[in-house]
Amino acid sequence: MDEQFLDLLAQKYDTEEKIITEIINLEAISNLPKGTEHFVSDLHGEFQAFQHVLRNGSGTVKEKIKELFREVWTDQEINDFAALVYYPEEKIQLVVGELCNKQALNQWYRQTIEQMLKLISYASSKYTRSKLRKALPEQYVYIVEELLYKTDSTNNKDPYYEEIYRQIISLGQADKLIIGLAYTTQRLVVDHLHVVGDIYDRGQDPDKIMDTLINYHSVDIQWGNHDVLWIGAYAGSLVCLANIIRICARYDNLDIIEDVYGINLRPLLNLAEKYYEDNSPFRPKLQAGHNVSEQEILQITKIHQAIAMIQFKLEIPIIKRRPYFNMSERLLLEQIDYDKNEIKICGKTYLLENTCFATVNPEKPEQLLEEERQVMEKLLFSVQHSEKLARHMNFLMKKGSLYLKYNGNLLIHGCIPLDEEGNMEEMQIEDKTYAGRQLLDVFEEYLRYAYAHPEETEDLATDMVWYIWTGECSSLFGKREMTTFERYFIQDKEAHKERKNPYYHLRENEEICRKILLEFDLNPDHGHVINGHTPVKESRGENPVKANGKMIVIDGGFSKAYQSTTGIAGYTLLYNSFGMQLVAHQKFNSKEDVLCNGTDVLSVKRLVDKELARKLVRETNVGEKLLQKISNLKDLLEYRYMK
Ligand SMILES: O=P(O)(O)OC[C@H]1O[C@](O)(COP(=O)(O)O)[C@@H](O)[C@@H]1O
Ligand SMILES: [Mn+2]
Repeated sequence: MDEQFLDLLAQKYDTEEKIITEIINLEAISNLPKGTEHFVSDLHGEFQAFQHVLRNGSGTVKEKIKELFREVWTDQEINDFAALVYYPEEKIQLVVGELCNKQALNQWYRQTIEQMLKLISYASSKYTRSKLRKALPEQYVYIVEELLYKTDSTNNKDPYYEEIYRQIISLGQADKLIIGLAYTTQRLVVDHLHVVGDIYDRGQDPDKIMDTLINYHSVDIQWGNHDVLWIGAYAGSLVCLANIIRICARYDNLDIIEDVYGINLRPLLNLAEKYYEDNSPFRPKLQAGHNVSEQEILQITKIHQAIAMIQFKLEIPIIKRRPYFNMSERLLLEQIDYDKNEIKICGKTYLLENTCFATVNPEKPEQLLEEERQVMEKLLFSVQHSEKLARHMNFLMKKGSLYLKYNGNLLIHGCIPLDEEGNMEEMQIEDKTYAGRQLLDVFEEYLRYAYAHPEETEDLATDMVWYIWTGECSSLFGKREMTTFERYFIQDKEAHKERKNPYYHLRENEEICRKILLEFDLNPDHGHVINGHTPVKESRGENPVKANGKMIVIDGGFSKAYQSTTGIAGYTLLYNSFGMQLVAHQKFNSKEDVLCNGTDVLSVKRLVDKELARKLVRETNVGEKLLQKISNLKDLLEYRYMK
């Protein structure tokens, strides 16, 4: 072992006792049961539903309450207590409103604090005291620990404990303490959260999801194609930028751009007013309960067309300067017969309807009008100077990656591109060919480069971010083409089809999944591929667990727009020391419903994989690091004290 390294280590562990204490501590921790991992995906801006799943730990909170109080509580009492743990501020308000006298309220405080402590003690039984301490409400650590660890069998200290309770209540601290303890419980039931992609687009509040994740105790993100689109916009890709605005317009979410991220849409609106009229395929999909005036709808419809046309123009030069993107079939504006209003795609001619080509020069369809160019320039400037967007994108970069190997599993939003034979699909980039893991690593390198160089807007790295959104070999898109243009302008549904990568039928096959795990140096006997991206159509009999349990698809189905296809509100996954459980969620109505009616429809759990022996920390990624640290400390001990 490097002596310099050991000398550095010795600065922190400067006595024999300190080294030995730490070794004992780490050895003990690594023999505890592994913490619970929670997997969610495809949140698509649905903050309310996401936060519910997060706060109830995909049903874990209620499960613990039941295990503890089932014998003594009614279902109603269990539901009420669960609601208090999920939404403590609001639930306390309701209780205070209901209990009309002070004595009854104080009694409720007294018993609730005690019950919360019982729950915390139970939920933290597999953690060290130090870990629990870190999860406790900071200002109350001392008194909470006193109450948690009372070991006085002689009852000598009963009056002392009673006094603590009395003081908390009489000093007006009960609300704050209960709220803090509720959050402690939420935190204890899930040790680590994985977000398997697609935080952004379609729903109204991706920013609130980002803020929640930023404040979450332990999280990683596998980027989804929609997240990459936002990263691309911030990194200087004009075509990604046009896309995010187009999608926001389509889903009546321009507030996110304007109000949340502070990006001025005025120049775009002026352009839109000048060149566009009402046009049915561009009317926004209205969010339930969102009141929008006819005039606003018209404005959005115009903006939607303006930005869609800019997007189609911007795609052309990229496709031309990157022949290996293999997208020449997507030079759509060049394939239009502007006199006949027809387009030829893959040899087939289609009639175009609802066209809005006022800004297109048929001779040079890629050419932006000067006004369009200026609008995009201004938009990019605002995007790159939005402080809030910078904070959110930085977090996505810091915690995110294209794929993740974690505790033996492979987490990936979209797919591993395959050919029909099940080989890793090859892609040529400049003069090199890549496939499988190498291809994904190269994609990520380009993406990180583009992010680090926001001033470069037409280099390969920036173009590559757009490719990851929509290219045929992208591991996040997983389809041959994105038929956005066709869905706006062609009636024939045949033209709307997006052919999926063979991965999506081959992933039913166990051998293929084993091969993928091997490609990533994972043990195929123990590992799983954990996938998001494609809604599982349970109502049509599709099973989210595939390939003899090697493949688990957990598209969260949070996106309201897609719930009619899936039949349920999607899946999440839990992986604790006993094994993996898939949780199927019922549609989430509202927080108010949970609070007032206790309608927290119990999620149905399905065992995916059962550990033969309870899995310990030492067998996890975190454990690996602990064992390494133990080994370093043992070296230090020998070097300093046993020579
Ligand atoms: O339903 P919308 O908003 O038109 O979006 C459809 C587009 O979204 C995609 O499905 C990609 O989004 P997802 O990652 O959520 O599937 C494209 O394949 C498709 O063209
Ligand atoms: Mn996706």
